[in-house]
Amino acid sequence: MNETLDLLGSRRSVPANALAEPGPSTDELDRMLTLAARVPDHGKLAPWRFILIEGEARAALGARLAALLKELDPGVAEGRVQQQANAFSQSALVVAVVSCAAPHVKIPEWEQVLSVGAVCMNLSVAANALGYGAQWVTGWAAYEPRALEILGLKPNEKLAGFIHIGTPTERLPDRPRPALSEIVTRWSA
Ligand SMILES: Cc1cc2nc3c(=O)[nH]c(=O)nc-3n(C[C@H](O)[C@H](O)[C@H](O)COP(=O)(O)O)c2cc1C
Repeated sequence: MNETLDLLGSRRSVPANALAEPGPSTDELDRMLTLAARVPDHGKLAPWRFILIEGEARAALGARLAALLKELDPGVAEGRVQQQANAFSQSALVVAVVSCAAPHVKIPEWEQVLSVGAVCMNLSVAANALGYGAQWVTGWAAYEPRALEILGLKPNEKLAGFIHIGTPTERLPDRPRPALSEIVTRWSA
């Protein structure tokens, strides 16, 4: 139990460009994804799915999105295009977490969205527990319909985030956390 508390109390995101090889083995990845999918899910709808971006697919997706970026904004700086081309190759593995949340007769869509967020966080914690680092990022592509089409999302789906995973080459110092006094109130009648 203390290991869990230690992990929750010390975990920090590692920047995506500091998540080098080696990435998780196939067994480790299966375990991470199994743990990620073990979240509260009102109505047992499983309103989420994963798209793995690994190996050569990382550079290929980066190149497709870099080309799209240039098409959408012909004046974009070349450095920005190059940064996009490298966005996935800089991490050992990227897991796109897809939200399939949709209107439902009983379960509010908002609750399905919350469940997707829990999946992203579980994935990050599981990656850390297995000795890897992780960062949850979105960026412009997460909100650009044509980028989502390239990624393989259906029109009703949304991207909750790209979870970059790998072996940390650097660790950031902790950052200030909100004081409980600022985020906690006690309800009273
Ligand atoms: C939905 C979501 C999207 C995010 N997108 C980005 C992003 O595009 N770029 C980025 O640098 N950080 C992004 N972040 C923030 C990082 O994941 C993370 O909060 C930050 O690096 C510090 O986190 P830590 O407190 O876990 O170390 C996003 C966070 C969330 C929850």
